[in-house]
Amino acid sequence: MTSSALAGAGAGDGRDAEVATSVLRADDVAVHFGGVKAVDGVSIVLTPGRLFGILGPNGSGKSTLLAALTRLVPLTRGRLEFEGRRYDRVRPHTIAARGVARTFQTVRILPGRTVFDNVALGAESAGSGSKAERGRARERVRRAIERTGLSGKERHRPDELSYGHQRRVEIARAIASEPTLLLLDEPTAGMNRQERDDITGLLADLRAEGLTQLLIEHDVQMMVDACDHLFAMNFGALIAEGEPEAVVRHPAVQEAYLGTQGRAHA
Ligand SMILES: Nc1ncnc2c1ncn2[C@@H]1O[C@H](COP(=O)(O)OP(=O)(O)OP(=O)(O)O)[C@@H](O)[C@H]1O
Repeated sequence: MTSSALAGAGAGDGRDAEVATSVLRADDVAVHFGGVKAVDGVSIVLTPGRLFGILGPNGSGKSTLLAALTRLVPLTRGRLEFEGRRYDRVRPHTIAARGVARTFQTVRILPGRTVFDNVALGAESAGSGSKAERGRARERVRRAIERTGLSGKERHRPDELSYGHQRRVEIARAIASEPTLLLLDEPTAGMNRQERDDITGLLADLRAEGLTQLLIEHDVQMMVDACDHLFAMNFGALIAEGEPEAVVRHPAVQEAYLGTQGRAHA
């Protein structure tokens, strides 16, 4: 499906101008695993300073799209650009070094290392080895720890933390690299209401500071409240995009959530 066939509340007028100032642009991206078309012909444009969301039922291809955007899975076809530079052939660490940070659906932190050390892994990837750089990196780590509500837990190890706090360590590590684009795969999964509100508040603060974000979450109301622009996926394809309220009312999105689910999409 082409973007012109989508809900398109935010994809019509001014699209050319949006493309010219895009942080990230993905064109006709496909990721097939054998016969499974996990992502199949997705085109998206992320413009600066906005909070974008991806909605879709289980298995619709959201995480695979994030993996494609961070070069963790090879593209079956398609083209990727970050800040105007093509990157669909570069290695994951190269695109991370250029300013794309992410968190994963399942917590990926080093069990034997402290909170501070885990967060520092993000800051180190942004800095060189000089003494001044190391000092600045430590400052970024301290700031990321403070912003994610982990102050006082710097010397704790992950197994001494609640699941919600382990997820915060991941977010802290991602923002410690001071990225241009932050990709978050279900950052509030497993959190209680208060913890979720804390995280969505943090994402809103980061947005206010101009950080471009792409968020996956299943809570539709939370996505409508948090995001400037939603992409809806089903069976590996984009089925709607645009202003959040319009996207969730779109018939194809309603059908994806309320209609037949769990069909094979090989
Ligand atoms: N490495 C893989 N090998 C084979 N199939 C895969 C692989 N990764 C994902 N898939 C399949 O691709 C499809 C899309 O999966 P993906 O995890 O991207 O969906 P999702 O929308 O993120 O789902 P969820 O909301 O449950 O996390 C699913 O059918 C999944 O089983």
